[in-house]
Formats: sequence, structure tokens, C-alpha cells
Amino acid sequence: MPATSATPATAATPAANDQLLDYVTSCALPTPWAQFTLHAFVEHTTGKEHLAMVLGDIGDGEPVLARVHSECLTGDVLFSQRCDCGAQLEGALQRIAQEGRGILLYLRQEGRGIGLLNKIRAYRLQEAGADTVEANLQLGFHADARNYELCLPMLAQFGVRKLRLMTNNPRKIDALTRLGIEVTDRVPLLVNRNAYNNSYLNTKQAKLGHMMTPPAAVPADQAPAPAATPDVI
Ligand SMILES: Nc1nc2c(ncn2[C@@H]2O[C@H](COP(=O)(O)OP(=O)(O)OP(=O)(O)O)[C@@H](O)[C@H]2O)c(=O)[nH]1
Ligand SMILES: [Zn+2]
Repeated sequence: MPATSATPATAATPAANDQLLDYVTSCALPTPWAQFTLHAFVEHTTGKEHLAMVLGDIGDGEPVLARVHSECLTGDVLFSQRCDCGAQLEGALQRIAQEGRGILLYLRQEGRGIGLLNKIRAYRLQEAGADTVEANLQLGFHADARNYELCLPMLAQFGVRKLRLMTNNPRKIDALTRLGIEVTDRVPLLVNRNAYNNSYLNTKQAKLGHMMTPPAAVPADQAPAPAATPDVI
């Protein structure tokens, strides 16, 4: 039976307006692994809706198991194998459910901050030979255009300042630390490689500094049937 959040859906009260975003409302969110409480925020400048999934008592001052997840519609919703986002999202929620306590911030900064349409443009460039970083640069963007400043008021809503952060990305840890959020531990969040995400994961490791185990080659005879251009993701 899934764990149930100790935070009732109606318990959270709107915090004072922050300069960056407003707290809006919450509801129960049953998942296959636990019943979370889903909290909704709206960002002032963009009108984007950002979300927090909370399980258990996270406001007691102890470090909280946390995932700061950037939106990836293709990976989180459409089952894309080009990246590791969907598997990381699922893995993070499962891990929080196992502990019975934690928070997942779902930030609407799709495509590392360049948006869905530009991410699809970037995928097309990758099919022509660019890697994930080169494609962003060719489109005139930084390799990673995200910022994490919303995390501070979102976490403050729940009285959270110390995280055990599920990530492989050292720049995410640096960014949160600079905001004044204490990352007490990094919890690796590794997913299986496949023929479609292998070079994407290698590029994240080589060019974006992600901390992963050494790349393991995917034997050709174990790889799924090839798509049009699987090796240039
Ligand atoms: N521009 C661009 N964005 C991508 C691509 N693949 C995935 N993304 C986006 O990248 C974001 C996820 O970033 P990742 O680099 O996979 O992981 P991370 O959040 O930095 O690090 P972890 O915490 O270890 O997962 C999501 O917003 C995805 O939409 C791509 O090829 N190009
Ligand atoms: Zn993704």
C-alpha cells in the first residue's frame, strides 16, 4: 500500500507574496508509490505554474531528500528515450516514497531553459550531427540557460533549507548553494543507458560536468532496433 503524505492537502496556507512567485493551492496526489501533496505556485513575470510534490513532515529542520527537476515534456510525459529525465523523475519519486519523506520541485524550465520548440529544434540539429551542447550554441543559446532562484521561496513555503539532493549535476548544487540552500549530501540518480541516450549522457558528463559512472558501451547486439539517427542524440 502506498505511503500517505503526513501533510493533508488542505494544510498548506498561502505564504506572504514573494517577489518571484505566489503560492496558490494544493491537493492530494496519489501516485503508484505514495500519496503526495501537490502544491502549486505561479511565477510573477512569466505566469508559469511551478509545482512541489511533498511527502511527510519536511518542516522539522532536518535535511530533506529532494529532487529539483526541470521540465522535459518529451521525457517526463511522452516516454522519450533520448534523455534520462523520465527515469530520473520516476526514480526520485520512488526514493522519496521509500523514505516516506521528501520533496520534488517541478520547475517549468523546459529544454534547459530554452523552451519546448527550441528543444525540438535542438534535437533536429542533433540529428544532423551536433551534440546536445553544440545544438544549443548553434541556436544562439547558452549550453544551459536555467536558473534556480525560484527554489528558495518554494522551499521556504515548507520551512526547508537543507537538502539531500538527488542529482548528478554539480552546477545545480553550486547554484542552490549560492542561493543559501544547504546541500548536505548529493544522492546520485543514475539511470540505465540505452542506444538512444548513450551519447547524450556522455556529453553531459564530458561537457556539462555531470557526475556519472564511466560510460559503458552498449553492445550493438543488445541495443534496441535503431531509429533513423540514434547515435547523434
Ligand atoms: N536544450 C536541450 N535540453 C534538453 C536536451 N535533453 C534534455 N533537455 C532538458 O534538460 C533538462 C534536464 O537536464 P539534464 O541535464 O538532463 O539534467 P539535470 O537536471 O541538469 O541534472 P540531474 O539533476 O543530474 O538530472 C530538462 O529541462 C530537459 O528538457 C537537449 O538535447 N537539449
Ligand atoms: Zn529529458
